[in-house]
Amino acid sequence: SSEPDSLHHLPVHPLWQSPLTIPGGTRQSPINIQWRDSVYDPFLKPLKISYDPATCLHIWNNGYSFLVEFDDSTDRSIIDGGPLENQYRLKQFHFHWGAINDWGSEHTVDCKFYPAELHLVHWNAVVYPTFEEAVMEGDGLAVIGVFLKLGARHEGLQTLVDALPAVKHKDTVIEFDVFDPSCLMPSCPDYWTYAGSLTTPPLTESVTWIIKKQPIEVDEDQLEAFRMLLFTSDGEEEKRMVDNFRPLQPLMNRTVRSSFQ
Ligand SMILES: NS(O)(O)c1ccc(OCc2cn(-c3ccccc3)nn2)cc1
Ligand SMILES: [Zn+2]
Repeated sequence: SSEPDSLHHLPVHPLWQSPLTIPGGTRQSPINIQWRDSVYDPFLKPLKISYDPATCLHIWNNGYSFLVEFDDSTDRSIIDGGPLENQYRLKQFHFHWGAINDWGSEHTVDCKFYPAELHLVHWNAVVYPTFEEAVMEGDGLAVIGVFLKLGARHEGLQTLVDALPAVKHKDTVIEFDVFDPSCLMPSCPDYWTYAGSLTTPPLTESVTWIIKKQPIEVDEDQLEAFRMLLFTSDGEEEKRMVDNFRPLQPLMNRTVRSSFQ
């Protein structure tokens, strides 16, 4: 088969062992982005990001990732432009990662896994009254995906890493009242975009994906800090929070567009 051997030894976490496919799903995520099959779209605009660090609320371990949540009651932290027809409000960001550095991202590029992937989740508050309603609509959400690769220590990420021991167990939360997620963006503006879905339940086909071409660098200690989190609650038998990524889904009748040539 054309897939590297490692793909056949990928762990499939219990979370995904059940055939969690959406019957009749035609735009599921994540997918492999085959660079040479992506189509440059000159009409794609630059992505505009404006986050207010003061909208940061807390970090919580929800039992399959850790989420940094934002006050999305106003338009203080938004993205606009790119493939989007209007602005979308930042609700939360979270990560997916592996037990080892050979895998962990949800999307792949030319079948290459990164050790982790950041998702910044935004919803279309121009059209829908709540996030929960936007989750059910084809143009309801916009998620920015940023790949993490092993390299230099990421100083902006470190403030987040320092807080992780306080949310080691499922359903723990700590206040986190100033953080600017812009510091997690790579310097290069290039991105791919395609129509997809949530990669965890309810798996709804409501996401305009914006995947940054350039990864950000983090060091081994920072990845290890993710891996010391637990899927399990305090008092339960400990299960390390690792390999919390969904298996690749079929591209079906979709084209991945690029903002760059
Ligand atoms: N990994 S990912 O970026 O694709 C991603 C991003 C956001 C997600 O939200 C799930 C969710 C659904 N709801 C919900 C609550 C009440 C009613 C309806 C929906 N709340 N959170 C899941 C995966
Ligand atoms: Zn995600």
